[in-house]
Amino acid sequence: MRTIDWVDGAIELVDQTKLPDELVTLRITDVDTLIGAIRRLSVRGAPALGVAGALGVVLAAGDAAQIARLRAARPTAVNLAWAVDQVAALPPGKALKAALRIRDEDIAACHAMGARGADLLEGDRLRVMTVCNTGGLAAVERGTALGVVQTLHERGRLGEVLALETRPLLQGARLTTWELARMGAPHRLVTDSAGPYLLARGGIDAVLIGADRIAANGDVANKIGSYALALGAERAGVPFIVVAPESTIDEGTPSGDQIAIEDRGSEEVTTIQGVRLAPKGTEAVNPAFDVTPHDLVTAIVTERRVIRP
Ligand SMILES: CSC[C@@H](O)[C@@H](O)C(=O)COP(=O)(O)O
Repeated sequence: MRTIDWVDGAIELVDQTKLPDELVTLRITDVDTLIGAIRRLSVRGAPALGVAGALGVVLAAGDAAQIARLRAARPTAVNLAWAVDQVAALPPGKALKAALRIRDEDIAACHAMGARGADLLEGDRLRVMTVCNTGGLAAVERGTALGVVQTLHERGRLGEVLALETRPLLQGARLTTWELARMGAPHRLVTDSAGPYLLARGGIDAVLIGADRIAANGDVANKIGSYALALGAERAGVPFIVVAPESTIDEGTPSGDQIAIEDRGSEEVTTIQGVRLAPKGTEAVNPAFDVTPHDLVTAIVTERRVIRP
């Protein structure tokens, strides 16, 4: 299954807001509809946002205002701006070919990261912890950190995945569990706040996460909760491994301090799927991502190399 693709002159993508209950495909033919889908997280995850941006430039057909709005639809994952810039730099007649190349390179990169990440880990019956969703739903066919999990599972080396639920939008509870069940990979769901404690209790071999932007010094912006896991992993002596394509490395951003962190507003925190939890009028702080300093990162695995920041 492809999460996002170009089919008969339009973008087709899995509407991730409907999972795990319904597998619905959206067909998108204009940039404003695509921006709406990106903002409400129908399509999400850094590599998938890159492909959405690349294909969106094709829909924009050279309209600079549309391209600028698409590029800014979400600020943290550099893949979106990177892919928009790559395709927008070309004449419109060459855009589709370039966008499809970005799609195909993502598929190949995820296979390569999966193999390299699995090779890096030692032992069998591995128990790994992860946050958010970094599977095929966050890319095109196969994911980044969850691509490593998939490779471990295919090689018969996976013991169990502990998936953090990932408040407020529950990408772990809704999407990662769905993907792991489809793979037939053993897994259990964990509340976000239990992550560091479970690391301290022992028996977990690695934390595997994706990334939305990696600064030049190796600081990693990823889903909120990643930093807490990194601190817990450091204290427990568990390897903290980031799996991301080269396109997520942003050499133009010197350190994590310069990464724009999206705040998604109060309502996502005060309500869950339309049901209000907090008293009316409660304000929330809702950073969608955090920054893990490079000294807490054991290794960054890309399709080309293993970086030890
Ligand atoms: C392979 S995906 C890496 C990251 O994009 C992922 O971990 C993440 O934080 C996604 O956040 P989201 O807000 O769901 O787009």
